[in-house]
Amino acid sequence: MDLETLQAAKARMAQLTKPPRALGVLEEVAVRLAAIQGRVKPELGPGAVVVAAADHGVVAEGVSAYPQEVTFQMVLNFLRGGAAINRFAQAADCRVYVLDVGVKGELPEHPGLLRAKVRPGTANLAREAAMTLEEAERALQAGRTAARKALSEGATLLAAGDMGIGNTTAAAALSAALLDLPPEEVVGPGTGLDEEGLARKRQAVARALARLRPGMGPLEVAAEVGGLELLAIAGVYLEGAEAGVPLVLDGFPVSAGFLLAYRLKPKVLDYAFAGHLSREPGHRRVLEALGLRPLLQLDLALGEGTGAVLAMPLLRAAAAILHMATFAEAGVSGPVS
Ligand SMILES: Cc1cc2ncn([C@H]3O[C@H](COP(=O)(O)O)[C@@H](O)[C@H]3O)c2cc1C
Ligand SMILES: O=C(O)c1cccnc1
Repeated sequence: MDLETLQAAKARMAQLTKPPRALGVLEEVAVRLAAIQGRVKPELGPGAVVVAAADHGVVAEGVSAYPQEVTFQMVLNFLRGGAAINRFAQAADCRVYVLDVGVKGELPEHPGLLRAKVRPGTANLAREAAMTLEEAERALQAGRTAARKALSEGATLLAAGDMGIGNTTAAAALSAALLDLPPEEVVGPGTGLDEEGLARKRQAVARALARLRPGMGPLEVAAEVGGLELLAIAGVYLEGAEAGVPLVLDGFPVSAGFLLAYRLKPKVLDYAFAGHLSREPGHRRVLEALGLRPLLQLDLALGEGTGAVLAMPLLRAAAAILHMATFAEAGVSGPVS
């Protein structure tokens, strides 16, 4: 973040051939992109999304509308290009990296698969620690390594995606713990739970929260509640911020992972843009706590990075605003008085 460039970009914005603030929120996005890149005329090329995948022991509590094996099956679907994230990424000049940090089952060798399985799924967070602190650190490192690869292969903006049946329960526990909120405020239907399922999910989160002790650090909290992919997501964003690229957030699990990154290193927030607002109720709480305004609100509730990738063309358009002509350059008259 370069504050001098921020001021210079704001000054240029005031000279561009449009009434003041006519491009609304995109104007703020544009000047922030300028500050991140340290140039008054920012430019964004290809994007990357690291879709981190892992399983969750908490599915034993009946907290998802889908069976655990969908995680494994969806990873295969990502590798074959058949998932929503693949189609959206193609439309948005974005490359998809699939990262296995904890999927149950042996995934086949595939050039598109980054293999970094820490363990085959977490323990059941409602009953015991989801993982050890050392496993949490390894999952976070795996996210960092994946981000480094994406950046070395040309990514100019970076998003994370999530795949893991049961992960809206882990995301709820993590965000409730980090924001000091009761389970009711962050637990939602996820893939489509009914009322009874929601009660079980709230109970599972409450039991995890009851094990937390005052004074635990963010990484210890994350090891307690999981999940492995949420830690990897935190790693993706930490690495991206260190590389100085704009970061795009997705829905609830990804934003919970980002919240962890923020607690570990508040500077990541300077680089962050909220791609969208998910239908999952906890997502709003996380974005509000971070002070991020979502660019899109499309009633998505999928994850995988879909909402982040959909916002990438919007970020490129925002960067392009600062390449517009000024009133002086274009010979256009300014306001009457
Ligand atoms: C076919 C399918 C594709 C998905 N892609 C992402 N998710 C999303 O749904 C899951 C979280 O919801 P819950 O906590 O209710 O299990 C995660 O895997 C998330 O990535 C999917 C879910 C399904 C069923
Ligand atoms: O907000 C999300 O990204 C989300 C919502 C439901 C299920 N999976 C992800």
